[in-house]
Amino acid sequence: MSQASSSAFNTQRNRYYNPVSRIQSLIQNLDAELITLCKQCSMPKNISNSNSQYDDIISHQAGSPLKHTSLNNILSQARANQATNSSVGLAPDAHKRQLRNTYRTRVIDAYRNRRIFTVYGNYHTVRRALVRRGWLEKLPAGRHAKLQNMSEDSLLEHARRGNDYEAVVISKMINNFPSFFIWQSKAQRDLFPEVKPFRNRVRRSQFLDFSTKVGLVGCAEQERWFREDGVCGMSYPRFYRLGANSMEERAAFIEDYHQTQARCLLRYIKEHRPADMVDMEAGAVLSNTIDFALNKVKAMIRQKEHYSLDDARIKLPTPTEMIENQSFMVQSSKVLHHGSKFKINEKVMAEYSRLAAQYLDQIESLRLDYRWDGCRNLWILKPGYQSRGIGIVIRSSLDDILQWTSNNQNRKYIVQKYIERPFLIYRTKFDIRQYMLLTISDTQVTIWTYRDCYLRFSSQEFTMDDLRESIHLTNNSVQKRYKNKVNRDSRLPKNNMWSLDQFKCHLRHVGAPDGTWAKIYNGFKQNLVAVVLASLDETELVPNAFELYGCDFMLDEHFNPILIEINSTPDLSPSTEVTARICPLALKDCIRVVLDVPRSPLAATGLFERAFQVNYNVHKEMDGTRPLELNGTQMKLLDALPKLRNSPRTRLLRKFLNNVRTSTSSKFVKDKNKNASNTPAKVIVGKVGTKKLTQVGSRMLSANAKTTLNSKARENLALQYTAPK
Ligand SMILES: Nc1ncnc2c1ncn2[C@@H]1O[C@H](COP(=O)(O)OP(=O)(O)OP(=O)(O)O)[C@@H](O)[C@H]1O
Repeated sequence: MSQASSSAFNTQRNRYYNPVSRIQSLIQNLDAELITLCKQCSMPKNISNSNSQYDDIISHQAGSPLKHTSLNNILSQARANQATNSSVGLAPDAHKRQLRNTYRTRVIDAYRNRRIFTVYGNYHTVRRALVRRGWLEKLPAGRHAKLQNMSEDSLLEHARRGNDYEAVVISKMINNFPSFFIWQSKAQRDLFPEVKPFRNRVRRSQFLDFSTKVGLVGCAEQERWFREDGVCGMSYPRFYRLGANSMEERAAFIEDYHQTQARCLLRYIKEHRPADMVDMEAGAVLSNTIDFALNKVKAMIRQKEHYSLDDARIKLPTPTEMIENQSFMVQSSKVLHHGSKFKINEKVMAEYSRLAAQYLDQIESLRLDYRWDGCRNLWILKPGYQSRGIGIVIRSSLDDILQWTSNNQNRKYIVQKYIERPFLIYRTKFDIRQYMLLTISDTQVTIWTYRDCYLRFSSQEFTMDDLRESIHLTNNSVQKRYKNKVNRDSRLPKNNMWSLDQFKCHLRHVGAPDGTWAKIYNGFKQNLVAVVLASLDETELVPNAFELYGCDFMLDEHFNPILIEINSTPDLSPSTEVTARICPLALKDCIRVVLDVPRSPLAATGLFERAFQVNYNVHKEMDGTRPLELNGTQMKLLDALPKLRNSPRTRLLRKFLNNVRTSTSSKFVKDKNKNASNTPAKVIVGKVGTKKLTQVGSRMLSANAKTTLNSKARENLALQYTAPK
């Protein structure tokens, strides 16, 4: 420890210790009792190796007449006494006194060595790991509640090595000391921040809190500034915060929905034989529907190839475009949903098939996530701050999606593209639970990934004709409510989980190329590194804070990982034999990383490996010098609405703009928020030091911007978009 930090530490210790006269008197009593004890026993005196820094503090604070070395001797004698002397044969009072002294000695020792912990919840693995390292537990109020009401005397009467009475009596003695390791829930208040305990919570602003869906969206918007091939990069299904009531985001989603429909039609044409799609006599759909889809995709390719910041603007469609879109939606839905035929001959259709394949290949090489789409234009709607599959639905109609999100404004829905073409195992959908650990030291943030993981299967076979959660949501909290379908492939596990070894076996079985797992795992790491880096600007870098996350990935048909979500309180219960093995191991390894590595950098870390390390002290070193500043003006997100005259045509246009909502059934639905489209895009002004360009909603600020968002402004923006759980 550097001199500066050690003196800071002492000051903190003194600040905590001085006002607590109760502790001082406790120590004075203890000293006196120990002297008597020492006189009584004729044990040889050992030199203790306990931390002299804490001894200094205690002997100094307590005003002890003893030199701290002699106090050490007494403590070590008492410890030896405890090990060798049996209390059998002592009178009950003497036995109690001896026990009390022994426990007090342990308590003081634990305090000196910063080895007092509190674990909220049933994390017994964590408890055991700490006790094994010589830590003493300060019990939370509700634990062994009945025993906690007993007096110290009666507890001492029943206390035996390792029983609950002993745990409670020690906890009572320790009650006035702070905990130096706290395992708590996310919502709980952070206790004892002044002693910088190891705490299993890393706090960040809700805009970038990747353990919520809205926060993950925020990180996905930021990650492009950190992207580096082979090191850091997110791959996720595209999304929109429809619950945020933002006109821009809503308009962007509608445009994406239309584009996706165009690609759906091309994919449909590509995947069907020309002869099966045409009927010159009774065909209900004209060729101009295909032309429209081809043109739309062509425009997308052009835009992707020559992307400029101007393309970040959301351009509202003109009335003609709206009507064309509307008519395309109706016609293409006939083909995609009802199998209607085109009124063209087979030869022309074959040419259309060729073009469709060519355009699709081109756009998919530019946007990899388009490969996960199918022909259904399906979207998954998730409440922004909920978990365990609550409130999740899958929808394909634009009307339904917009209706659902506006009917559930309070749940802040995000809409995400549904992965229609995932990698399946025996025709069944699955996802992969991967652990990530984040640790923060005085200077560094380290991202650790776990080399083991497990798979979670759906209880039913995958089909796109039925959108129920039992088929499409693979998380355990949903699947445990369903029985496995009887006609499922018998090679699937009954408990719907596979270990990593079983999955590796399967990869060999299906002939996946060598190194496929290594590639997948690397992809996991890159995703997680990107998410953490994207959130770092808004993360509270509190030394000794750490957090264990459960991260869910799916795979596409080419074994590319797709990040679905990150849980800050992953389920670590041994629900199946797979989790019964991996969860306690991951917890044990987590404690190794958190407690052992700071003491010895070469300590074993189990299956956790360093994926990335950031030296955040670099910013501190810049103290005194002027921080890098970036100035600019914000780019307009939404082009100003055209001034409209009050003709029938403009009334129609106004209606369109107010409702920016189109329908596959050419019916317009009234927008509750009628005036929203007339509200100009908000310009948020602020300064930022050492910050990258930021984004507003899903739109970028231009590079020549004069002003960028500071964290306060960003926070406000997040609040505007979202609300706490
Ligand atoms: N974009 C998507 N495409 C396909 N499937 C998805 C998509 N998003 C989520 N899923 C499926 O839905 C399940 C639940 O999604 P998600 O994990 O986001 O919800 P959750 O409510 O946070 O669940 P939990 O808290 O239990 O992890 C996932 O395990 C996955 O199987």
